[in-house]
Amino acid sequence: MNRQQLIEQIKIKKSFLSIGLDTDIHKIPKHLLDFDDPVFEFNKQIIDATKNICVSYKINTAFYECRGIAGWQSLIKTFNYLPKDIFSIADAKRGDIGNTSAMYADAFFNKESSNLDFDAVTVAPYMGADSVKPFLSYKGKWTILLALTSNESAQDFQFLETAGKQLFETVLTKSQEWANEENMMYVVGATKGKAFADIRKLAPNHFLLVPGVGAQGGSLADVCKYGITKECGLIVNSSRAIIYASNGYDFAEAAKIEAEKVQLEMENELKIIGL
Ligand SMILES: O=c1ccn([C@@H]2O[C@H](COP(=O)(O)O)[C@@H](O)[C@H]2O)c(=O)[nH]1
Repeated sequence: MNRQQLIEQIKIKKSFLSIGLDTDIHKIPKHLLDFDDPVFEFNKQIIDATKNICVSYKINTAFYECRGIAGWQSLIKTFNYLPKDIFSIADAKRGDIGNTSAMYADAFFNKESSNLDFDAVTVAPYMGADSVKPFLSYKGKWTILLALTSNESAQDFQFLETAGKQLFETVLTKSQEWANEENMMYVVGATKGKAFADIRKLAPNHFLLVPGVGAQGGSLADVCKYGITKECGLIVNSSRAIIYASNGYDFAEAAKIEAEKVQLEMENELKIIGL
């Protein structure tokens, strides 16, 4: 999905919500354990209930990789079940020396070799240009670079200054030598509030993938106040607060209700910018 198509989806659905399929087999409703693939069944019902309210699903690969072959099969089935007009994100946080990154890029972007063809993959910038460029070599795909993460320990490295710039600022400026608004987004945590204003000085038009509302307590209002652009420029993710809204038979309906609350807030924010 390209930038214009993503903006169209945001307008049509009046939403810039991404739902995180962080599906932990130990947290899903017990009745699903009778299915052949309980994790896929959970995801399928969540997707059926919420696909008209969100523009993206973010699959955090850790929740699948930890279950070995069975987990990877659930991931592939879930990926294949995603509606075609949904922006699909593999939240894998990859990045390594160039030839290894090329293998990671194949794993998420090259359907012929891996059965997966995500729109976007998250990448850690620490190893620099040659670790990121293999992802960018896929036309029509997105690299989502970690810039300022939502966790408390983001301060350990990301705010450190070198040559008068904080590390996350260097990530934002340097990476724009390799990519542009059509193939690069940045992860910025919703918990970082006012930092969005600084980020917008350096990346005024890029889409930002924003985790941290819901379970981590980030404020959607603040994210929009400091981070929204005239084309929206935001994909805001919530995982646990939506998918684990109930662990009974009504789990998918409960997820829909939670997602609708966030979507309504987003609809109001989009009205303010005239989208
Ligand atoms: O800075 C970051 C980068 C990634 N994440 C991921 O987003 C979701 C958040 O889940 P919640 O349940 O809504 O807290 C999860 O997959 C994280 O690994 C992040 O939180 N912060």
